[in-house]
Amino acid sequence: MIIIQKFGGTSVGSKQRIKFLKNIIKKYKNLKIKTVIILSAISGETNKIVTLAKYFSYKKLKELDCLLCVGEQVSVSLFSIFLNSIKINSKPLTSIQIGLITNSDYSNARINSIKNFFLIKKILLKNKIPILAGFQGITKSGNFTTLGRGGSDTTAIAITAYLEGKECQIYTDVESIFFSDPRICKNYKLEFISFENMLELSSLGSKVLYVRSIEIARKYNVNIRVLSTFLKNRGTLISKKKIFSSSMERVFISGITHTNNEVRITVKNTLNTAGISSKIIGPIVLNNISVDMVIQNSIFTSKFTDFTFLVEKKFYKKAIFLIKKYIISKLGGIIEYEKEISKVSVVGIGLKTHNEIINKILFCMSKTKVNIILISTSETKISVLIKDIYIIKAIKELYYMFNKNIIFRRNGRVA
Ligand SMILES: Nc1ncnc2c1ncn2[C@@H]1O[C@H](COP(=O)(O)OP(=O)(O)O)[C@@H](O)[C@H]1O
Ligand SMILES: N[C@@H](CC(=O)OP(=O)(O)O)C(=O)O
Repeated sequence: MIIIQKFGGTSVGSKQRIKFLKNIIKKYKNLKIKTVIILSAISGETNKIVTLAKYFSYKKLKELDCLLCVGEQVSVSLFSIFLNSIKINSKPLTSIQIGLITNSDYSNARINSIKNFFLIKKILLKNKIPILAGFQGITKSGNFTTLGRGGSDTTAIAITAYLEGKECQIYTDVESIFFSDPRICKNYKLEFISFENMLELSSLGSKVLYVRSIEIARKYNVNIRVLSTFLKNRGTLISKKKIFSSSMERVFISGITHTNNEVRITVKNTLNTAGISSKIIGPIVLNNISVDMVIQNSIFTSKFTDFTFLVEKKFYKKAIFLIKKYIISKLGGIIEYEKEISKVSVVGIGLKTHNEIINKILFCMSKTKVNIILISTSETKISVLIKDIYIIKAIKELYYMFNKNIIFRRNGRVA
């Protein structure tokens, strides 16, 4: 049996923390379970490197990736030196050695294959612990790439899929996945969450797991366990396991999450020609900018229309430039945008068919006198866009509302 263990930046954040990891390593060694370790860079290091590169005005993401890979190389080498010093045989490995081939979408590269994964098996056969650098890859032609911020989770899950590991353990600074961001309110630990609901939670803001890693886990059916490096507990299992409640058709709410890294853009009074939405959104997505909460609002007696959507803050200037170039200059209209916004989402199953959920969300917003800017609904999530300043109030109110109704008990078990 092989277990893959990923330690995030917070777990290797200091000399003391690195030393602390030996307890986990020894526990599995004593149980005669083979482990493969994936490490992130020491917390804060990747940010420091980015700041340095910005200082020297880097121009190409290719140059930046070559530099960013250093962070993980430091942590795997240091950790291996430490383990060897306490007589635990280990070997540090980079993406070049394991042949983790990606496409050449620098800074957000996608994994194509792990050509030399047999090397990891060979090291395991020699009773050594392979310690792999997360986050980094190489292109076919040998250039360094990175998998996007938080990408070590992706490395860990891809490696688990290749090695057919029993589970991928993601060690972090919280005990488990919580019903809502533990920094905002003290709340429930989840014992289990499905891939689908975890995907929604992560893509709607819960930083704890990187979205792309869950996509791979779902595709290759890799069980993930999120748990604390520093406390003994079972954490949260993320898998496709079915769970049953006492009432089979009862609505299932798995969490509340939020983001504040988006900008709302509205194109007002532009000519409502056939295919206007594709004309607005097309150039934006072709420039690799993702959009969310896309809403077109037209009055059928008018020849003009309003169009609203969200983009990530780092892309909003580019999006506005594209709209001016392709829409405003040709079809008229004006652009409005708003940066001080947050999106809060309730994630679960059956949210659209259980009308009471949207009603409760709207009630919470009106109770706290929070004005809603936009709402979007689906079977697995209901998101509301509100002003930044109301976010904590809104999350707390929603948490207290669903706290009474969710089907998790205090220990996280299904009622
Ligand atoms: N629903 C949630 N459950 C658990 N943690 C969450 C949740 N939402 C946000 N977080 C945050 O995610 C953080 C862990 O992710 P991250 O900082 O990427 O860890 P690491 O450095 O170990 O990779 C936690 O400290 C926690 O504050
Ligand atoms: N070091 C990278 C990759 C990573 O996954 O980090 P962490 O596991 O600390 O989120 C980053 O900071 O983005």
